[in-house]
Amino acid sequence: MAQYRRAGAAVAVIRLHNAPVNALSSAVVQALAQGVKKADLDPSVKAVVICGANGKFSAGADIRTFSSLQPRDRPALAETVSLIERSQKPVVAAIEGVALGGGLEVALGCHYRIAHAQARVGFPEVLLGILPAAEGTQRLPRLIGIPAALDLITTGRHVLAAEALKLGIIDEIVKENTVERAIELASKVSGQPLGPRKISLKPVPDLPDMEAILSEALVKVKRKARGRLSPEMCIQAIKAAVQLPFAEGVEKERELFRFLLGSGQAKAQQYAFFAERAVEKWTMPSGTSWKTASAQPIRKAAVIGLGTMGRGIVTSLVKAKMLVVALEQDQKQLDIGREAVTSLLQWEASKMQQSGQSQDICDPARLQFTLDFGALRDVDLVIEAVFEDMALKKEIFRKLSTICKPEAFLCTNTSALDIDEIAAVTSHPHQVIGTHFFSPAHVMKLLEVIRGHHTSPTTIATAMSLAKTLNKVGVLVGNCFGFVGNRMMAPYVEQAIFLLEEGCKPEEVDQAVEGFGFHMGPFRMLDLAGLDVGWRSRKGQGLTGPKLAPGTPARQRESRRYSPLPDFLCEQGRYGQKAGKGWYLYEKPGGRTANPDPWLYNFLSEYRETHGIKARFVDQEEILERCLYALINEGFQILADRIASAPEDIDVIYIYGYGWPTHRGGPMFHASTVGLPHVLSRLQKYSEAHPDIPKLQPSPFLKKLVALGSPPLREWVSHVRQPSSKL
Ligand SMILES: CC(C)(COP(=O)(O)OP(=O)(O)OC[C@H]1O[C@@H](n2cnc3c(N)ncnc32)[C@H](O)[C@@H]1OP(=O)(O)O)[C@@H](O)C(=O)NCCC(=O)NCCSC(=O)C[C@@H](O)CCCCCCCCCCCCC(=O)O
Repeated sequence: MAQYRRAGAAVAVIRLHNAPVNALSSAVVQALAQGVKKADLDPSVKAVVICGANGKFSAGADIRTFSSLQPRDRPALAETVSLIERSQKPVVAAIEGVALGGGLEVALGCHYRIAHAQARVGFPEVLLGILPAAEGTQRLPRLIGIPAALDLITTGRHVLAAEALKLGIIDEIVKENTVERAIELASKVSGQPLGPRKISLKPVPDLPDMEAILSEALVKVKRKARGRLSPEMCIQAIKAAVQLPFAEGVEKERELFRFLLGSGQAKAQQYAFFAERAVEKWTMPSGTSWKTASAQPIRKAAVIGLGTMGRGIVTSLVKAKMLVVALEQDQKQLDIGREAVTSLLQWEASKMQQSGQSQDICDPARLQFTLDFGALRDVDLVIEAVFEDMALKKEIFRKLSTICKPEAFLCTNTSALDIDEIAAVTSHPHQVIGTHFFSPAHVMKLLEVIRGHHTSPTTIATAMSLAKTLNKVGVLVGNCFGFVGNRMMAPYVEQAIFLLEEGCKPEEVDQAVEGFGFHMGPFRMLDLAGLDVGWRSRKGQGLTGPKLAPGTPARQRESRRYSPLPDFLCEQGRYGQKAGKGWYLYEKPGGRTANPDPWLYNFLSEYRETHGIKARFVDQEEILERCLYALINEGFQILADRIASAPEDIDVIYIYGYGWPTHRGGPMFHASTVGLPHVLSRLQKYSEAHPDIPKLQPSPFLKKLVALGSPPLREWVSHVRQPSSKL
């Protein structure tokens, strides 16, 4: 838990030990405190070094223990941090790997801090719905000043050693032998006065406009937080550091921590933290899993198509230091693509420079632009990113099948199309897989990885490992129209549009959803994505356009309710932001500010009149429940269909791909929080009111879970019916 040893005659080294990240469990904290006391009591020890095993200082308090945390007067971790600071002998932190959260708090209790050049420090508590609660909110502002402390504590970002040195968090950077250098320093400073090194005794550096800085920070985090409480509470704790003596500030920090811990948001955010890690451990319905499949190394990759998506994918691959071949169909598109990728890479390099990271990502030798499919002969993996046209994709995969080396993995970037149909035209269908990137692909963290019927475990492992290499979260899902994300999005958007028919305005629907915490309501999202995307898909499905059977009623498809509203908008060229008008009006084509549009109000009134719909007032609760519960309902069906192997998969997809607010934990976690019987009864109510909307009819799996007494979320999949062995 914490190893105590002597280094030389006069230095004691305490090494935190709790694989894999030296999380500060009760036992570790206790052992650390014992070590510090032992060193203090031993007259032959003149100085102490604290470090961590496995090249990591510590990732902070053990998050898994939070749920069982009992309210107590003083957290043992905080007590230990002040014990370290009070020590009569100099204590030096030797930071390797990470010192995060409670790990950094331990380091701030030390009198000196030395870090390896690759080490990262930070206070990510805000991302877990809490705040640094072992006196970190009181020490960091005293050490680095209010503006920098506000930035670090409210964003949770990790900073590299170089930036930490500039900020004054650490005293020295070393390139190797961090612990050895810390021992040297400890020996050197032993006997020197410790008072000036105790952060709790320092005043917070004063600034003439302190009040304004704090209030501006509050306004900023409130605007961004969309209902998340922790950023605001972090500011309150930092404000206490400014206004109160250290001990009282600590009291305030503790009070805010307890409030957050009991708020429910912390539970949701901590669930999301572990869900993100759980999805890496993928399983197929056959039982094959990450444990037995091994990924193949990808040295050189190719991207076909340099539209918005392809450019982002190329940028991601280059950033991950791969050799990349970028292919387009004609010189003009290639030149446009090259220019766009170059400017994206320059932007990425400047961002990295600002954060003190090396920026050798733009090395042109690693990136080749070509019109020649022959250049793909030796690549290990291809990502096709042309537009959503099955015939075109099949043509490309046929070609790839003959050109690429037999062991190459062939990925299609599609948001809905059938992976098996694409794989069927190749000679190695087991090496074909779907990789659904989200736009902008070099920014968005999600990669939906879609296994086809023949996709091999090695191919899956390779695609999942690619996601990790690209610093993305890969989630393995099954093959069906829209996979997980877009399949659940469809009933959500459908409800939003039905609500317009019934009497809502787009901004009313968006407000309800944004009030829940989404980045964007459905109509602003549709305008951003482009209404023509869905229109093309509906035409393809024969729901509108030339393939629609003559005489089909305007608001009905096969006895189901259908809204032609978005089709009518597209017919008018209202494609959304890019056209300057869609569900909203924009200042110009490509404009970003969504303004309510009187034209649309008229259009909706006329539409309702034509179809004999009497507009009614719909309250925010109904808007929210119909949109969200329709989406969640589909999630239950997706679990039952084994398209997603666990609720965590769905939640991670929604958090990272669709802007579901993290403090609500994802749609399935949300359902478990509000209670499955509640979700079921609301769906029952709405489906009785709208019997022609099948997506409001409760999923049989949801009904089954309720009948079973609503087991906890982690048990849901054990109740999914196993496929018949005859299948
Ligand atoms: C560290 C990372 C950057 C590493 O990333 P990497 O990609 O290399 O690896 P993984 O992310 O896959 O992680 C590997 C493995 O480790 C698990 N894990 C990681 N961090 C923690 C953690 N802090 N606690 C528990 N488990 C952790 C992870 O789940 C993986 O497990 P698996 O089974 O899937 O293999 C990255 O992991 C990362 O970013 N980690 C989180 C860092 C973080 O957020 N730290 C802040 C933690 S909160 C905190 O420190 C609060 C403090 O301010 C103190 C609060 C005081 C009150 C606390 C009371 C808590 C009770 C503790 C007992 C002490 C007694 C007392 O004080 O009363």
